[in-house]
Amino acid sequence: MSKLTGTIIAAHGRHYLAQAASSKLQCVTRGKKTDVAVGDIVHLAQTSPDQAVIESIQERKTLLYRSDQFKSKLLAANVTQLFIVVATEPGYSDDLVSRALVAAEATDIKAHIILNKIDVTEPLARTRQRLALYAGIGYPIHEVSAQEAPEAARELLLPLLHGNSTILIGQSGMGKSSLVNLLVPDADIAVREISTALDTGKHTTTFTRLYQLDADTSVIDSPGFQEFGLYQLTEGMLERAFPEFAPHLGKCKFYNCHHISEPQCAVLQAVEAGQIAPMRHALYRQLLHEASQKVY
Ligand SMILES: Nc1nc2c(ncn2[C@@H]2O[C@H](COP(=O)(O)OP(=O)(O)OP(=O)(O)O)[C@@H](O)[C@H]2O)c(=O)[nH]1
Ligand SMILES: [Zn+2]
Repeated sequence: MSKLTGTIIAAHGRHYLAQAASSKLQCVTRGKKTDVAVGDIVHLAQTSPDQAVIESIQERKTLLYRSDQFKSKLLAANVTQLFIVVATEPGYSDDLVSRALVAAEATDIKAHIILNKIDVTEPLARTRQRLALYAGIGYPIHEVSAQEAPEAARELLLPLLHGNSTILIGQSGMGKSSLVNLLVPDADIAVREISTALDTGKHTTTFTRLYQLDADTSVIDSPGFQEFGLYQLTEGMLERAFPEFAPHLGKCKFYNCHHISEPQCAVLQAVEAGQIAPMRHALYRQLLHEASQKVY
């Protein structure tokens, strides 16, 4: 049995696909372990020309995950930045965008918002206005039209990808697949290869996959998400995951203030004064509630 090092490029249930040098290997874990994520660097024992067993996972630089009350789900390992794809239409959910931003902050990775479909002009002004909230907090917003101006989109986004491992997330219909196809040469061929190897049939968009663009650049496409639980975050992580809270932290009357209903809370005062968006504070409150519901 030969030993190899590879990168997990797709995960489907307990089946994984690793890229090791130029070959793609179907992998399983030992026992019932399921803690492998796309983006993991793994040490493999090859058992046949196209199969291997995952022996160990190399220490991760980052691990992005979401969770509900009962369990957590690994999204991707070793990512350095998150692209959140939104569009002029259909409308996007601020709740999901903010949850993704919170996850990025908690993982200590950069987050960018990509506004796609700017060719749809009717809702454009309104969408920009909604996104101004995030620009105000400091998140970069990049405007593209994957369909009408693909070259411009590539010119804008490719330099941002360079040297990073970027995960793209977005609700269904935002144009994430269109963007991946622009940014990743032969993405569709890669997806077909991966789904054949993993035997996922037609469910090509139900699993997360990684495309290696060059030695130090990769793009991870994750299926459209409708929920983004963050039950795993602790109170301390949560208050720091809202960058706009930062100037106010440590200024509350009570040093252990939860910023929920305490008197002379600097965060609540900032909400009152219009310095923190009520929607963001409401999400903070909701996430704090979720954190307290965790049962694992
Ligand atoms: N007008 C316009 N339409 C676009 C643009 N980009 C994508 N679309 C359209 O938006 C729809 C959704 O695009 P996809 O790329 O499939 O979106 P997705 O976010 O991957 O959606 P799922 O596959 O459902 O996860 C398609 O009908 C695309 O043709 C754009 O820049 N402008
Ligand atoms: Zn407070």
